[in-house]
Amino acid sequence: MQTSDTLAVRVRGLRKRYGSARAGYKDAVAGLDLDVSPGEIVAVLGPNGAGKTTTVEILEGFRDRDDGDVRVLGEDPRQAGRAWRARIGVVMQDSRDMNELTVLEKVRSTAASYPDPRDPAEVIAAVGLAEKARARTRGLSGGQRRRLDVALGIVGRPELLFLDEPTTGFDPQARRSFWDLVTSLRDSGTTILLTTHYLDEAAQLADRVVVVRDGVVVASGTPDTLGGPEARTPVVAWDDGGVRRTERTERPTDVVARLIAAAGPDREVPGLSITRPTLEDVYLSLIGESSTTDTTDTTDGAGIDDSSRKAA
Ligand SMILES: Nc1ncnc2c1ncn2[C@@H]1O[C@H](COP(=O)(O)OP(=O)(O)OP(=O)(O)O)[C@@H](O)[C@H]1O
Repeated sequence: MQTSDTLAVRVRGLRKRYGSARAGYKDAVAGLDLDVSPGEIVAVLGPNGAGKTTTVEILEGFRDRDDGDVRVLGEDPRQAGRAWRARIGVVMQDSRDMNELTVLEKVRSTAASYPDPRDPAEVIAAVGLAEKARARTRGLSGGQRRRLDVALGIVGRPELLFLDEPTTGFDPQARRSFWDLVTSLRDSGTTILLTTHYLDEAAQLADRVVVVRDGVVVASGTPDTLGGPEARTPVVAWDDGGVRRTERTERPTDVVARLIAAAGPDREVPGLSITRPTLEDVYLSLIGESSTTDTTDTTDGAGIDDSSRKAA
């Protein structure tokens, strides 16, 4: 078993409440547990207001907590000093101040505050900003600012990198090259904790996905297994005299054979489809939203096992 000394992040019973007696209180984080192993990429998913950013900011040492035990690289962020901060990299949701400095100047000046920084020009190239190296930061587009944020987050050669919705505003090509960058950081040993609203990003990058809802973790697993096997059971759907029928089954071929046998002389089953729930389907069911394959049992007996929707 990994302990707080060997885990990159270990969180137990984290709580954070906002508000006042007058305005009322809001439990943004309500007893959250989280482990991140060294070298792992963990993606934290959850709807708006689930408590992701609050949690990440507490781990980064930028926000105080009300309760719970937090260890990041073996230290409590509340008390950790400069040496600890040099070991972590942070890409926050909001871009840092952009001004008269050029991209290269900004990355260089940030690099100068770390003991063993990466080469600023290489980092700028890695985030796809080489052509903008001599441009003033205030003139960058939204997506370019985000890339600069990432450059500033990794130039210190962090052991642990926090990425809070890093690709918001990226075009599809920039997102793909960012994924390559994150993968290469992981390959060089960097541990990464990422929040994202993009399910494809989580599926592409994460070794493990953690779903947060109402300030607690409701599910955790690899992108392929999140929600448990039942949540991934294929769904056969067809039209039956104007009614949409569905059946969740590990043997979709058998169901289709039965439907064909029962079909009329032309052996055609109207509207037949077989789908295996995706990460997005499972995620939506975990947070209480419906999706196209999150179907209700409309058959008479064979029945969909609905327990997967309560897999949290
Ligand atoms: N500084 C603050 N003061 C008061 N309430 C806050 C503050 N920051 C966050 N909250 C509230 O705490 C809850 C959790 O917010 P948080 O930003 O952590 O969620 P999130 O999961 O990161 O959401 P998003 O996906 O929208 O970024 C929300 O209800 C939010 O309104």
